Amino acid sequence: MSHGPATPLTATASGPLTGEAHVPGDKSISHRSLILGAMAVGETRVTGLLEGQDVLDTGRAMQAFGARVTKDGDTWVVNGVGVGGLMEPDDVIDCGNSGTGVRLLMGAAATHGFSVTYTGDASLRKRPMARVTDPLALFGAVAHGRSGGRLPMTVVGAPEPVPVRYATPVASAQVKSAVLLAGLNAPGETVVVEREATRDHSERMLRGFGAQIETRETREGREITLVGRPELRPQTIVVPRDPSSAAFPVCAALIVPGSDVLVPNIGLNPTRAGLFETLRDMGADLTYENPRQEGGEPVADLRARFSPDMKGIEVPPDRAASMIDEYPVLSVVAANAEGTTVMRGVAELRVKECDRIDAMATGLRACGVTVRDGADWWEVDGRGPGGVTGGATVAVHLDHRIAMSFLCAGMAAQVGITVDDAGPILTSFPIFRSLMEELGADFTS
Ligand SMILES: O=C(O)C1=C[C@@H](OP(=O)(O)O)[C@@H](O)[C@H](O)C1
Ligand SMILES: C=C(OP(=O)(O)O)C(=O)O
Repeated sequence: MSHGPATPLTATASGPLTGEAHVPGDKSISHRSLILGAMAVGETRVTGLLEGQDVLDTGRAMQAFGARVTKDGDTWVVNGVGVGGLMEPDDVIDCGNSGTGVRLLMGAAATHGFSVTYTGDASLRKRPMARVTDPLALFGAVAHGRSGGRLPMTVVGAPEPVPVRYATPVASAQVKSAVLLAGLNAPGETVVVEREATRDHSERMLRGFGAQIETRETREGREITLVGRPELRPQTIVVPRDPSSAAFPVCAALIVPGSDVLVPNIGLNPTRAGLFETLRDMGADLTYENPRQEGGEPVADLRARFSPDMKGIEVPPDRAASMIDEYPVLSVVAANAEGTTVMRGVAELRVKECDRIDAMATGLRACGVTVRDGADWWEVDGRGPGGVTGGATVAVHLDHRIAMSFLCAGMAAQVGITVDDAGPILTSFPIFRSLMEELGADFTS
C-alpha cells in the first residue's frame, strides 16, 4: 500500500545513546512465515512477526489467495490452504514497497493454473522483475509486464508445471526463494544453484514445515534440491529480531560520543551477519554477549559503545550478500571513521527501493563527505569522529534504509540532518523513532 503525504524528520546531535533497544521481528522471516503458513494444511501460529507495512501487505495478499490471516492477542494465526490450494485473487495484488513480498508471491503462485496481476508503489514499479519471471517461465508461467519487466505485471500461472533446474545469475535470496516456492507445486525435484550463498531462511523454514529439501556445496556453488508437492505441516514460529534493524541502533551508538547500547536477542545467522563482522574489522567496540542457539539459529545480545578509533577498510566483496541491506548505514559509520572505506561488488544496491549508492553518495556529499562511485562500487572518505558537517535535507526516494541511515548520520553531525520523508520507515521498522528517542536521540518533525 502506498503511504500518505511526505513527513520530513530532522535528527540533531544529542547526548550519549544509552539503554536497551528491542528491535522488531525479522522482515525476511516474517514474510516467509505468512507465505508458508498459507501453503500448509491447518493453523500456523506466529509470534514476533514484524508488523511493518511490507509484511502486512504480504498478509493481505495471502488472504486474497484464499488463506485466513488473523490475530489472536500477540499471535498471528494463518489458516493455510495447502500446496496447490492457492486460489485466484479477485483483484490486483498490491505489494506496496516490498520487493521480497512481490517476488516471493510471484513464485508461490506461478505453478497454479490462474493469472495474478501484481503492482506496488512508485519505488517497486521501477524494480526489475525479469530476474524472477525468467526462471518462472521454465516452470511454464508466462509474464506480461511493462517494458523492462516492470510492474504492473500479470503472471499467467502454469496449469501443468514442470520442475526446474536453475542457476541464479544474480546473488539474490528473493530469486532463489521464488524458484523454490514455485517448485513446491511442481511434481519432482526443483534445483536452484547459487554461486554465492544468500540468506537461507526459505530453506530452513521449508525444512521446518516438513518439505524434503537438501543443500550441498558443489563446484558450481550451493545447490538446493526441493522435492515438489509435499504436504506442509503447520508450525509454531517465533520470529527472531531483525539484524538489519539492529544495525541502526548499533551504528548510531558507535558514532555518538559516550554511547553504550545493548541490542538483545539478535539472530547472527552467518548469511545475515556481515555488517557486524565488518564493523569489528573497522575497530568498532561491538561485542556479542551471551551467545546461544535459538530455534536452530545462532543468537546473541549485541553491545555497541562509542568507537572513536574506527578505521576505513576494504569490505571483502564476498561478504556483500550477507550485509546487502546494511551498506547505507555502513557508509554513515565510514564517514565517521578515519581513512577510506571501499565497497566493491555491490551492483545490487542500484536496484533496491532506490539506487542506494546514488542516494547515499548524493546525501553524504551534501553533508560535507567525499564519496566516489562507479557501477558496482563506491568509496567513502572518513572525516573522523564528529567530522560530518551535516545541515542538509536529503531525499530518501521512498527508501526506508536511506531515511534511517541519514537520521543516524544526523545524530553525530555538527548540524542536524533532515530527511525529506520518514514515512517509508514504517515498511520495516515502525517503532524506529520511539526506540531511538528512548535511547536519547533528538528528532524534530
Ligand atoms: O529474501 C529476502 O527476504 C531479502 C533478500 C534481499 O534481496 P535480494 O534477494 O534482492 O538480494 C534483501 O535485500 C531484502 O531486504 C530481503
Ligand atoms: C531491499 C529491501 O527490501 P525489499 O527488497 O523486500 O523491498 C530492504 O529491506 O532493504
